[in-house]
Amino acid sequence: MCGIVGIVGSTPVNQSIYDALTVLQHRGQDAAGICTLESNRFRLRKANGLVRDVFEAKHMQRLQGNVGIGHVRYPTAGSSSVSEAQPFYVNSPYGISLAHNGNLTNAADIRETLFEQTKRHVNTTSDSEILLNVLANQLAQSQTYPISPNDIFKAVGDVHNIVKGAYAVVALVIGHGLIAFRDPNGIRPLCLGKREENGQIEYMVASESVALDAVGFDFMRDVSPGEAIYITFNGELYTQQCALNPQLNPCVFEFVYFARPDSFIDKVSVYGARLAMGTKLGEKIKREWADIDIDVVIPIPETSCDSALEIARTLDKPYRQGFVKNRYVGRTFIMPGQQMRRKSVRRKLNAIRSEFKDKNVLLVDDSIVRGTTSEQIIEMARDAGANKVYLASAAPEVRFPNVYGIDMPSANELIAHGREVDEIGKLIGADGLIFQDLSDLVAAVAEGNPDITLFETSVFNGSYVTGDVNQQYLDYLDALRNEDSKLQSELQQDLASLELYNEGM
Ligand SMILES: O=P(O)(O)OC[C@H]1O[C@H](OP(=O)(O)OP(=O)(O)O)[C@H](O)[C@@H]1O
Ligand SMILES: NC(=O)CC[C@H](N)C(=O)O
Ligand SMILES: [Mg+2]
Repeated sequence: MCGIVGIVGSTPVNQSIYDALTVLQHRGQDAAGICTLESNRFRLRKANGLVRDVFEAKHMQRLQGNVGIGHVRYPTAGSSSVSEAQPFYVNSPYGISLAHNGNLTNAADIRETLFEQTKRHVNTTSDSEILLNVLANQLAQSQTYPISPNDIFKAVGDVHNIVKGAYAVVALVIGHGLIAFRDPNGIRPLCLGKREENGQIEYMVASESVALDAVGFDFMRDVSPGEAIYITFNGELYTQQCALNPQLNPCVFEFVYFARPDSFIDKVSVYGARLAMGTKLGEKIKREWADIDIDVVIPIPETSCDSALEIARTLDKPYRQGFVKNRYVGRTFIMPGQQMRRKSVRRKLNAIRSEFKDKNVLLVDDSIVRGTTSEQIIEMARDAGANKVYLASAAPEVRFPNVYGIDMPSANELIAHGREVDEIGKLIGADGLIFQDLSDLVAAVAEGNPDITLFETSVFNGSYVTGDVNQQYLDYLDALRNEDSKLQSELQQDLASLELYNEGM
């Protein structure tokens, strides 16, 4: 999913950006980067790995400056090579550094026109580097220096007209300020906060409100779909709607899985949404499984815990933490490669036998995507002596690829693709399987903010809000990014050792 952060401060921002990235780590575990600006020079450190491993004391010391941006990466385009870690940098015009959460759906077309029309070369296979070059090219159209807030907003409006897909973006423009914007559908989250430091107002933008909490910024508001925020390095804040037909369609999967429960996205408490998902699924279980005898409700940690608690309450059954999570293993779903994901489930979760022995257990997960987790967990529950093993998913069947920043490019890799519930249940070895209805999932999230009338729900119903995704594009994406293709291209990347990036230290 990727997490982004940007701060315009009046004191050094390196530590605040680092701390913010650590609380956004759940959005991307593959690479991390920070770019600060000191005396008109960018300082950049990015590498593969977790935040705590990427930034050593020597890097932090060199990341000087009172403004900066940061990124944690979960690759959904290009490769996972270090050369595609973010922020990206381009030297003209002015010197721009950019970090992006989301995925462009017309990156390949733009790559061609960028070269033909502007002679801009994009050196990696990352869609984010393309986005940076589109922004740079539009900023270069302005004839005045320094460019005005209106010029900045005009450039962002042009970007909206050129790129398609999902994008929440932060960028630093030397000599000017920090720009942040969200795509016209608001698919990926972005919020704005401020704090007062020595009598001066400092601003921060971040993927999730939890990042503001962690470094002492007060939440101001969500960035609107299509809107751009421009904060000059003197601390002046300008905002403007830059899209012609903005319409909020936040990704519903953020609420199911990606975001942290203590975040608010588009005024919805992620925790509250997960509780409501549990209540609604609990009611469905009561309706449809009246004759099934359940002794205990057990979550599959960690994301499903909040929903499972509500399911147990609705069913009036005990809730037990029957699986212990190894806190040193990260999220398995966002690991690159199926082999690594498979191996990690058993390293991550272990059963407490007494909670399973001779019991009919209802396991709860937030979602079943490739089925990697559920298949192994059901086996573990049986090994631990369970009598019957039922499984409930707080999200509906994931049947369609995601093109907006979740790495599910291939329908064939999704366990529910082309399968009915019974068949999926058999494949993962469950005695019974039940999914949330899509209408209930949407209602559960919308309870938190009834003003949201539309959600991006393509993985459940195949309806893509940007209107440009057809079967031809999905076939192209599948061929490009299915497991086999990714393995091949990663191998080639290794051989080429394409480590051309401006580390600056
Ligand atoms: O069907 P799958 O392909 O296995 O994907 C779904 C699983 O992956 C995620 O867990 P993950 O381990 O990533 O993170 P968590 O600890 O936040 O639950 C999610 O919560 C499900 O458990
Ligand atoms: N998950 C994301 O937001 C990824 C951002 C970008 N598409 C990349 O692959 O680096
Ligand atoms: Mg999980």
